[in-house]
Parts: sequence; C-alpha cells; structure tokens
Amino acid sequence: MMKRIHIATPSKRYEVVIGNELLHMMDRMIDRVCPHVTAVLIITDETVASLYLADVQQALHQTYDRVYAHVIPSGEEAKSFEQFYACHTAALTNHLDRDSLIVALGGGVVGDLAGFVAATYMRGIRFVQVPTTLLAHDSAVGGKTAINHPLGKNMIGAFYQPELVFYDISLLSTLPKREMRSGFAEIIKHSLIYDRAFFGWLQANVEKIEDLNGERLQYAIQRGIEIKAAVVSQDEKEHGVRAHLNFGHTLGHALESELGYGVMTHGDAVALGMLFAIFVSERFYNQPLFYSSFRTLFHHYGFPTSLPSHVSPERLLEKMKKDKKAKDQTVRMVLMKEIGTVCVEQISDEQLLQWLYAFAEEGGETCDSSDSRGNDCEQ
Ligand SMILES: NC(=O)c1ccc[n+]([C@@H]2O[C@H](COP(=O)([O-])OP(=O)(O)OC[C@H]3O[C@@H](n4cnc5c(N)ncnc54)[C@H](O)[C@@H]3O)[C@@H](O)[C@H]2O)c1
Ligand SMILES: O=C(O)C(=O)C[C@@H](O)[C@H](O)[C@H](O)COP(=O)(O)O
Ligand SMILES: [Zn+2]
Repeated sequence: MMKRIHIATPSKRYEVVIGNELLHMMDRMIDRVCPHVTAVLIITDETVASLYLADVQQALHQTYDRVYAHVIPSGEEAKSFEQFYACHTAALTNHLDRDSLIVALGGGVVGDLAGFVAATYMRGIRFVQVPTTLLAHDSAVGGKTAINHPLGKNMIGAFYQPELVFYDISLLSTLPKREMRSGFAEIIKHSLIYDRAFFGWLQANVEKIEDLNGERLQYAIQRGIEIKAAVVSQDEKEHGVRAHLNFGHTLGHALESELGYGVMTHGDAVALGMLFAIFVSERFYNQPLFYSSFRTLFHHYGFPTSLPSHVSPERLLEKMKKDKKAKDQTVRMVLMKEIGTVCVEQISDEQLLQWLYAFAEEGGETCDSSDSRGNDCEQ
C-alpha cells in the first residue's frame, strides 16, 4: 500500500511517497509536482547504478526525452569537494538549465551531495530524492544537504528542500545487513527523541536486524519519517527543536571524521554517540536512565558499544567542539531526560573530557555520579 506523508516548511511543501514496486510510476509522480522539466540528471553511486540505474532511466524516459546520468564512487568519501565539482561539470556539459531537474538516486551520501549540487547549480534548481537505503528515511527528508570537510562532517552545505521524496522500499531488498543496521540506528534515534511508544514497538518487533522486512519495515520507516516531518515542519533551519534530531551526532560525527570518513558507518557512529549521550545524561541529570540496558540492547543489534581504543578522548573533544551546535567553542549535546524526551545542554570541556575517559574505560557502569548539574531544558 502506498503511503503519503506531508512536509510543510516555510520554504517548501512537499510529499514523501512510500510504497513497494513504485518505479513504473516515478515519471508521472515527478511530472505532477515538477512541471515543464527541460532535462533530468540522475546522480547515483556505482553500487546503486549497477542495481537500479537502468530501471530508473527507463521509467524516466516514459516522460522525459533528455535523461542523463552521473555516477559517483560509493561511500562516504564521495561527499567531497572533488565529487561536488564533478557533478557540476556533468550538469554543465549536459546543458542543464534553470528548469532542469536533479534526481538523487541512492542513500544519504548521494542525497546529501546531489541536494547540495541542486542547491548551488545556477543558484538552485529543482531536485527529487529517490532514497535506496534504510538510513535515507532520515537523510532524504528535511532538506539538509552537505559535503564533508576533513576537519568536520557536513561542514559545507545548505538547507534546500526537494520537490518530492519518492521512496520505493522494495529497493532495500539488496541492502547489506551492515547498512540496514546503520539505518536502524536513525530509526531508534527518532523513537528515543520523540515517541516512547514507538521505542517500545521497536523492542517488541525487531528482535534482530533481519526482522526489518515486510510490514514491520514499512511501519518503522513511516513512523521514523512522521517524526522527522513533525520536527522539521516546526523548525526548518535548526533554530531550536530541530537540534533534537542530532541526538548521538555530537560524538558520532566526531568519530566519523576522526577515524576517516567511511571507516565506521554513519549509523554505527550515531548509535555509539547515542549510547554516550545516555551515559552523559545519567550523570548530567543525576538520574538512572538504564544505560546498561541500552548498552546490552545496542550490543545485541550489533552496534559498537565502546570507543575504538586508538582514538584519544582529547582528539574527540576537539572534533566535538567543531560541531554545528557548539557555541563559542563550547560543546552542546542533545541529552535524554527520559525515553521520548530530549533537550540540548551545554557541557564544559573539562567535564566532557572526564566523561569521555569514563566512557572509554568503564563503559558499562550505571549512574552514581554526584557532580551532575540539573540545568533547565532550554529547547
Ligand atoms: N541530510 C540529512 O538529514 C542526513 C540524515 C542522516 C544521514 N545523513 C548522511 O547520510 C549519509 C549516510 O547515508 P547512507 O547510510 O544511506 O550511506 P550511503 O549512501 O553511502 O549508502 C550506504 C552503502 O549502501 C550502498 N547502497 C545504497 N543503496 C543500496 C541498495 N538499495 N542496495 C545495495 N546497496 C546499496 C551504497 O552504494 C553505499 O555503499 C552520511 O553521509 C550521513 O551524514 C544525512
Ligand atoms: O535532519 C537533521 O536535522 C539531523 O540532524 C539528522 C541527522 O541524522 C543527520 O545526520 C544530519 O545530516 C546531521 O546534521 P548536522 O547539521 O549535524 O550536520
Ligand atoms: Zn544522522
């Protein structure tokens, strides 16, 4: 069954269409929301191209005469200046104009890069997200587009909304388990920041990653997107509540950049970051949040639950201070008050370093801290 979720931000209203075996209707659905398209440039990666590019080209040719494709290497390293430049070159050499359309066919890497290309080509042309990973239930929605800088993740980008998110989840059937797990981390995140009942549903219905199929997969994706849509519709450009979507990302992004982009999947890094955020939350609010149970659960799903031993807490702290939520070089982390309720808190370097060491060395203990500060939730 096809499901539609509406996103309404100040800059754009659009739909996320979710269903199975939808490719044959892709051209008509795009044409309905993007009239008078002069040419289409599909941006995709090598893996996705080998699986789905021919089908997507065929579908688009039903409506469009000029359909081009630009294929980037697979993986996080492609969110680079080099690939960004190559995409612009492809757009120029194929004579895309201001009425042309970019189709981002792939996971979050393709979506973030192609979205940023669309935001900047001729100062902005229309684009459609065609997500092919579970993680992209998050990345394709909400309009954050970016490439990485060696000094920090997603540092160069724009808020730029797509015209449509066209999510044929039958394409996820070819996704390796490690990538399903990565996407599942963001689904868990959506439940933990917003919906306690959904977290309960996940625990009851997803005993292992392989359980994410059929109706359970579709429901998990839908609920994750509904939560993201609700947050983004309230706060498109992260002046407030949108920062909650960054739960687990302060450490997660620091790890991705410190280890080298692509070494750890985004979802694994975020899962470890969420675990650290829960560890910190227990100490910051001086209340038990069942950190040990979360650690056991995350371990059970196959997520990393301890910091790689060769990564130094000092270096992680330096990277965390470059996070986009930081103010005056002081780290601001999304902490959990209870399942379903989070807020943003400022944490001093000294305190954070101490907790990073404690997390690295002890990992599993529950809260008995006496140095927490019960600051009021600011967002
Ligand atoms: N913009 C946002 O709001 C947002 C949100 C979350 C994550 N992100 C970003 O998304 C990126 C991660 O996205 P991702 O996990 O989708 O990674 P990805 O795009 O690199 O895809 C993961 C891997 O799966 C392959 N793949 C994609 N679809 C496939 C399919 N259907 N079958 C088989 N293989 C397939 C890809 O080639 C790649 O090797 C990160 O850069 C992260 O920062 C952005
Ligand atoms: O949409 C958002 O807002 C998010 O924070 C979603 C995150 O899952 C995503 O990884 C996002 O790209 C992180 O944004 P950043 O601003 O921290 O780079
Ligand atoms: Zn993320």
